[in-house]
Formats: sequence, structure tokens, C-alpha cells
Amino acid sequence: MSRLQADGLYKVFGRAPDEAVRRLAAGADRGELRADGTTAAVIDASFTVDPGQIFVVMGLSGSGKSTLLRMLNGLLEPTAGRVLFDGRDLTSLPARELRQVRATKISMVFQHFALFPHRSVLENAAYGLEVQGVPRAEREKRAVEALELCGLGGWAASWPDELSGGMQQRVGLARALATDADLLLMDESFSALDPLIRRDMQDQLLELQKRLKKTIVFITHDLNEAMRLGDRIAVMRDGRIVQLGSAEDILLRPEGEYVASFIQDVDRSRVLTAAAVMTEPERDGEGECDCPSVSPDTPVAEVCAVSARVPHPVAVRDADGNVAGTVPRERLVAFIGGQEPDDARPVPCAWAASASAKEAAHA
Ligand SMILES: Nc1ncnc2c1ncn2[C@@H]1O[C@H](COP(=O)(O)OP(=O)(O)OP(=O)(O)O)[C@@H](O)[C@H]1O
Repeated sequence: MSRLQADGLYKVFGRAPDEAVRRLAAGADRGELRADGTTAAVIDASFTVDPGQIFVVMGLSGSGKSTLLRMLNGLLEPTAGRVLFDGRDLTSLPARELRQVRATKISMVFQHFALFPHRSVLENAAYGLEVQGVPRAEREKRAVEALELCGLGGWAASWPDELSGGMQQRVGLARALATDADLLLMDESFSALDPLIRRDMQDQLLELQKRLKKTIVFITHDLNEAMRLGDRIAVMRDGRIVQLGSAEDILLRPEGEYVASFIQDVDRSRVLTAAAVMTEPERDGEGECDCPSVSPDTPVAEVCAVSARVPHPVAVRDADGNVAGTVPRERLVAFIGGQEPDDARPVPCAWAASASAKEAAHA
């Protein structure tokens, strides 16, 4: 069962929202409704998020990301549609039960994490547990563990203003993790950070996720961030999800001009991995030698570097060391050149044929 499911979600601000939903369902777009002073913030959003997945919602400012997120945690009531969390319909829960689910099962991490300046880092990290009424000794123990997970083990007794922006953001993450919530909702959580620190935070989140396997919905307007973090990515435009898929789907098979124009500047070789370009070994025993090999999640750019050093297709080995596939050099070159790897077909060449015939004769 999926952990989270959005089922035909709409959010309309303004007059006659139900009538607006009917018009949107019949194909009207945002622009048509705006003329009447009505804003269609989210239009017919449906998706599922599996346990342990990072689901990224990516879109430009105003595309409806935050509104969608606020419906997912029950802060905003949908105009139409349902949100199912572990199979329970959040939209029909009584207010008390909804508050209970929000306090214990869902944590939010915001862009500007407001830490309490007069509380220590430890007290800040323990705040969510304090709200839940967890006794002091227990909440401090869990907050210390969460701070350690976030690389802030030695900072528990410090004050927020002694921390850099990146560290403060990690306290926010620690606060979310300390509550043991299953679902983390992260709204542009790294957007205010400097690029290097932001990348560092992304790495840290991916590293943490390997161990904790939370279910995460991550909102961002940055496609590169979406590609790095997302197991699945929903691209939003003007309130609608215009594509839903993996980074690979979006880069290799963009649906429509809008998504295609979005991905133009993405460095495919750093986003896509060996798994996206590998193929079945063509010859017996291919990949079985001791030459350098790569793992399925090695970025293509690094596969190129390995390919330059080995005299045959690069072996892709899974976690058990078995050959999952191989990457011939021509597939890499085709891919870097913007083609589908499967289109890597050398044209017949008389010179090359005679050169290899001569080499064979000399051998
Ligand atoms: N409470 C509200 N009342 C009226 N309109 C709203 C309200 N909240 C959001 N909107 C409108 O809904 C649309 C979607 O806004 P939303 O904040 O969800 O987009 P976003 O993608 O999160 O943008 P940003 O990245 O700038 O936060 C926008 O046109 C916004 O002006």
C-alpha cells in the first residue's frame, strides 16, 4: 500500500469554488478562471508516494507546490479530491484526529527554519517532542540522537546564533527527525542556502535516507535539486502536474515542450546513471574481468572516466558484485551527444573495414 496518495486534488481560491472545479474538470485552464477573480492553485493532482520514497514536486513560483503540500498535511482543505495517509482519508478525519496525525506522524521542514533564539540547539531540536508532551529525559535523548544524525553532535548546548545558516537548517531537520514522524514534508528546505552548503545538505539527506527510509515529499523550484533527490518527480505548471516520473523519464522522455525546455540546461551526464545507459553484455564473460567497474548509480560522467581506462565495455556491478550490465563506449558517446543510447549504430565505413582487415592479416 502506498503511504501517501493524492486523489484528484483541487484547490480553488475565490468565489464559487465548486463551479470552478466543474469548469476545470471540463478542461478550462487557470487563465479563464482568473478573469472571474478565481485562482485555481492546484488542478486535479493525483499521485502515490510509496514508503521510503523521496517524491519531489518541482515547479516555478506560483505553480501550486506549497498549496499542494498544505493539502497533504491537512492544513488546507481541498476544494475537491482526497488525501489518503496510510489508507486513511485525511480530508474526512475529525479535527482532533487530524491534529493527532499531524503532531505524531507528519513533520514539516521549511525554507526559513525559525529556531527559538533563547533556547539551546538541543531544546530547539526537542521542540516537536515537547509539543507532543514527551517527558524531558526521553525528548532530550531523542533530540541528541537526531542532532548526531544531522552531524551536529557537539552543538547541543550551543545557541542558534552561534550556528551558520546551513547548521541552523540542520537543526530544523533534526527537529523533524526527532519526532519519529513517518512522513517528512520539506518545503524549499534548502533554497535559502549557499550553493555549496545546499549540495552538502542534499548529500546529507540522501545519506540519512539510506538509513532512515522515511517517506519524503520535497518541494523545490530547482530542477537539478529535483533530479538529485527525487525517486519520482512531479513537474507542475499553472496548477497542473504536467509530468510524473523518474529523473530518467523526465530527461530522456520529456512530455511536452514545457518540460523539454526546462531540461535543456541540465547536465545529463551528472544526473543520469550507469543504470540508464547499460545494456546486456554482448559477449560471453564480458564484465567478468578484474578491470575497474561501476555501480548502477554511478553518474554517467564517472562511467566515461572509467571507460577511458578499460579496453572493453565497462561492467556495472550490483551490490553483490554480480554483473548487472555493461556500458559500451559508443553508447556513452551517443548519450553525451544527446541521442538515445540505443541509437548508437556506427555507419558502415570502407576505410575502417579495410583497416581492420589489414590489422587481422598482420596479426
Ligand atoms: N490563500 C490564497 N488565496 C488566494 N490565492 C492564493 C492563496 N494561496 C496561494 N494562492 C495562489 O495560488 C497560486 C499557487 O500558489 P502556491 O504558493 O501554491 O505556488 P508555489 O508553486 O508554491 O509558489 P512559490 O514557489 O512562489 O511559493 C498562486 O497564484 C497564488 O497566488
